[in-house]
Formats: sequence, structure tokens, C-alpha cells
Amino acid sequence: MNLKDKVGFITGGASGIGYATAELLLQHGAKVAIIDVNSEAGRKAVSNLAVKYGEANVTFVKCDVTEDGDIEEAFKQTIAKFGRLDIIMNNAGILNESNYKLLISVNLTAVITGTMLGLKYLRKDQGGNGGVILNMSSISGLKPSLCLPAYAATKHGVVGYTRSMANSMAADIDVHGVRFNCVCPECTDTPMVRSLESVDSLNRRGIHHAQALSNYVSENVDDMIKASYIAENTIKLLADETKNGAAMLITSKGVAFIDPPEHPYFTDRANLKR
Ligand SMILES: NC(=O)C1=CN([C@@H]2O[C@H](COP(=O)(O)OP(=O)(O)OC[C@H]3O[C@@H](n4cnc5c(N)ncnc54)[C@H](O)[C@@H]3O)[C@@H](O)[C@H]2O)C=CC1
Ligand SMILES: CCCCC/C=C\C=C\C(=O)C/C=C\C/C=C\CCCC(=O)O
Repeated sequence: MNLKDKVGFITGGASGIGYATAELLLQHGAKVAIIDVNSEAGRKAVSNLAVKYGEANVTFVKCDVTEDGDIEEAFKQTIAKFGRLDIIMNNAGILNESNYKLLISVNLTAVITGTMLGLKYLRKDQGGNGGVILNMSSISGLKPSLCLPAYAATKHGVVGYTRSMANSMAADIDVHGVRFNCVCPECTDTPMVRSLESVDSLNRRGIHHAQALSNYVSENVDDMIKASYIAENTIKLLADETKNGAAMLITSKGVAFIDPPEHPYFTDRANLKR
């Protein structure tokens, strides 16, 4: 996919990985809607980006991704502003083991809702141009995380959902033109991680092994990979039209595509005639 003049929709785009990806899309000539619950950060993000890339190319829509109506309205406002939609990045996320129902709602349910609601605007057979849905998982979506079991459950859910949607819709891709991929970064230096330096914050959020994790974050955060590195690899995945159903692990050593295990039952079912 040539990113020039394409339109991206990024939830959690006011900060961290979402913001870095928004900026890189703008550098490639795309237009971007930053979708976020934090109005102050969202407006600030857009005013910074507008100075560099032009007011016509970036917009902010306040949206709580746990509210279906907010997500629908954000899609409508994005298309009203830019006239099309090509890229959906369901990226908003939180870390809160205490409030695991909210955690599931933001990190997993909203990814499914953003995919289902957004799909109808992307589908070539429903008036869209085709495109790509990129869901934000984590290395915690591929391996156990002893400090963050509920968080890991949401991120495993994102991988399972994204691969399943890709497989389920792959047979008709010529009709709808939509690809589904997810990214699984290792720990990245963002405000989310910086907020974990304090053991009080970790305890409030019910994160396991709080003291050990706080020590680890404080000692290592400066050396963690940067959000711009996640954005560079995310953009490569977005643009690569050969990739559908990919789970891309991003670490300081580079990227790796993690394949699901093969099983004849599922392989045969994927080939079933409908
Ligand atoms: N930083 C890291 O080490 C890693 C982060 N991730 C994932 O990347 C994504 C982005 O995380 P970061 O950039 O690190 O965090 P961040 O805290 O810097 O950015 C998250 C953004 O999501 C927004 N947000 C939170 N709840 C929302 C809601 N209900 N509705 C709309 N927006 C909401 C926040 O306001 C914030 O702007 C998350 O899904 C996170 O789980 C994945 C792997 C590693
Ligand atoms: C080891 C540092 C953990 C810091 C956790 C903060 C944010 C994590 C965000 C993620 O998406 C996960 C990324 C990397 C951590 C992966 C596993 C946690 C390792 C410790 C554990 O097993 O819980």
C-alpha cells in the first residue's frame, strides 16, 4: 500500500506508540485522525503535528473506546473530515490488573468493536477502498507475563481475534479488500511504562511483584526500545500487502513473524467450500 494520501484512524493516538505511528504516517504523506479519551493530550498532539505537517492533514476526535457510540461517531467524523478511510489502528490500551473488567473492555472488547464497526467503512463491496486493520497486542500476547496476567489475557485475545478474522475473511479478500494484522512489541519507553516506575502506582493497579517490577522499570526504562522504532516497523507491516493474519513480534533484535501451530482440522476447515 502506498501511504501517500491514505487516511489513518489511530485510537490512543495522543501518546506513546499511537502518537509515534501518527507522526510517521504523516511523514509518508498520509492523513491521520487521532482518536483518544484524553482531550488535553489529543489537542496538544494535533496542534504539534499540524505545525509540522499541516492543519488539513491531522485531526483529533475525543472518544472513549469503551463506548460503542463514541467509536462509531469517531469513524463518521474522520470520514467527514478526510473523505475516506484506509487504515484502522486499534491501539488504545491500559495496564490495570485491579480493574480487570475495564482492562478487558479497553484492551480487547474495544479492539473487536473497532474492527467490526470500522470494517464496513473499509470494505470495497460496501463503498470503501479496502485497507488494513492493525490491532495492538504485545509480547505479552505471545508468552506468559507473571506480573500482568489479566493484561496478558487481553493481548493473547487480540492475537487470537486478529488471526481468526484474517483467516475467516481471507477467501473473499478480492471482494472486500481488507487485511487484518497485529503487532506484539516488547517493553517500550512510553508514558505507560514510565508510570510504572513508582511502586505505589503499581500497587494501585494491582500489578503483581510490584517492587521487583518497579525496580526493573526504573533501572531499564532509558534503554528500552523507543516508540519511534515500533512505529517504523508498524508502518512497514501496514504497507505490506502480502501480510494478512500476521502477528509481528518487535524486539530490540528486530522483527519476527510468529506463526500459529498447524493442525489438519483447522487447515482443512480453512479450505472448506461455503
Ligand atoms: N509501552 C509498551 O511497553 C507496550 C505497549 N503496548 C501496547 O501499545 C498500546 C499503546 O501503549 P503506549 O503507547 O505504551 O501507552 P500510552 O499510555 O503512552 O498511550 C495509550 C493511549 O491510549 C489512550 N487511552 C486509554 N484508554 C482509552 C480509552 N478508553 N479510549 C480512548 N483512548 C484511551 C490514552 O489516553 C493514551 O493516549 C497499548 O495497547 C499497549 O498495551 C504493547 C506492547 C508494549
Ligand atoms: C519487564 C518489564 C515489564 C514492564 C511492564 C510494562 C509494560 C508492559 C507492556 C507490555 O505490553 C508488555 C511488554 C513487555 C513486558 C513483557 C512481559 C513482562 C515481563 C515480566 C513478567 O513476566 O510479568
